Amino acid sequence: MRIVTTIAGSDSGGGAGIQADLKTFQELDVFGTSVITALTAQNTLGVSGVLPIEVSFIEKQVLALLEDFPLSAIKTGMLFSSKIIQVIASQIKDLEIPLIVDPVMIAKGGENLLQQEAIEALRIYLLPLATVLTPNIPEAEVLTGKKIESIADIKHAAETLIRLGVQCVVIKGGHLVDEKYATDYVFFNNGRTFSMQAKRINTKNTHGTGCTFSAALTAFIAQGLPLEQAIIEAKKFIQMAITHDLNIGNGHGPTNHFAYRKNMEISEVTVLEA
Ligand SMILES: Nc1ncnc2c1ncn2[C@@H]1O[C@H](COP(=O)(O)OP(=O)(O)O)[C@@H](O)[C@H]1O
Ligand SMILES: Cc1ncc(COP(=O)(O)O)c(N)n1
Repeated sequence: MRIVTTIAGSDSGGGAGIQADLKTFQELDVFGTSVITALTAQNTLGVSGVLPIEVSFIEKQVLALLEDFPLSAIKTGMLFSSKIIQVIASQIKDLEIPLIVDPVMIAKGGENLLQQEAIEALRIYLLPLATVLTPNIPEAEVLTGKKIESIADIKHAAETLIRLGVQCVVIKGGHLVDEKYATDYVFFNNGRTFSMQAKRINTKNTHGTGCTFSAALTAFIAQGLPLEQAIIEAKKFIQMAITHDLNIGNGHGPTNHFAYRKNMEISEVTVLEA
């Protein structure tokens, strides 16, 4: 049994954060553990409160896991402050374990999940450790300080992020204006690049799509899939989870973490070579 961990924030509403990650790990047959960086009071309508955990206690959670478990992969989500980022980076920097960094910044409702002052810490301390970085378009813009309005801009952003030390970057296209497709762009530090295209689902239930995608990627990497295949399979997982949405709550509902395992209707993902 492969063991993985997620270092992220708790979403009381169960659709994103730690909860989405653990559900996804369970669905993909890896044993999920967690380090909670912050509590959020949250539902499908929004975030009504954030309570960061004391940094020394976050450190303690990481130590507890490292002391006892041979982790096959680590993912990070909501990290909230530069102090938290620095402590976690120093604890994991010498581990030779694949690291998937989802640079969570803002909830779908617009609430801040990462303090402004923490962006530089993310760039300096965490990005150089990342096996895969999975920003959405607004996150890629913040990390690079440049607006993204075209495919050429996406490529430039990826080059900048790779220069910061990331091995592979998946720039997710959920926020792009495209009525037909949700396309994600993948770039490796050896120059290899491709994109993944799936049918855009017309739904308001996209709470936790980013968390779920990066958790699935973490699980597939832990199971030993080659990186490229793990990324494509994670895209299939999230496409199925969005396609078979559950309609829970009154706002932006969660995705369906069960759909991939239940094989509800296999979603097509087309890989396009650059
Ligand atoms: N309406 C949609 N239909 C199909 N796929 C989507 C849709 N919205 C987002 N996705 C996909 O979900 C994943 C998460 O993307 P995105 O929503 O951009 O990230 P985040 O949740 O971090 O904002 C990506 O693979 C993206 O292409
Ligand atoms: C605790 C927590 N972490 C992350 C997200 C972002 O969710 P999304 O995947 O929709 O960007 C969230 N809303 N809450």
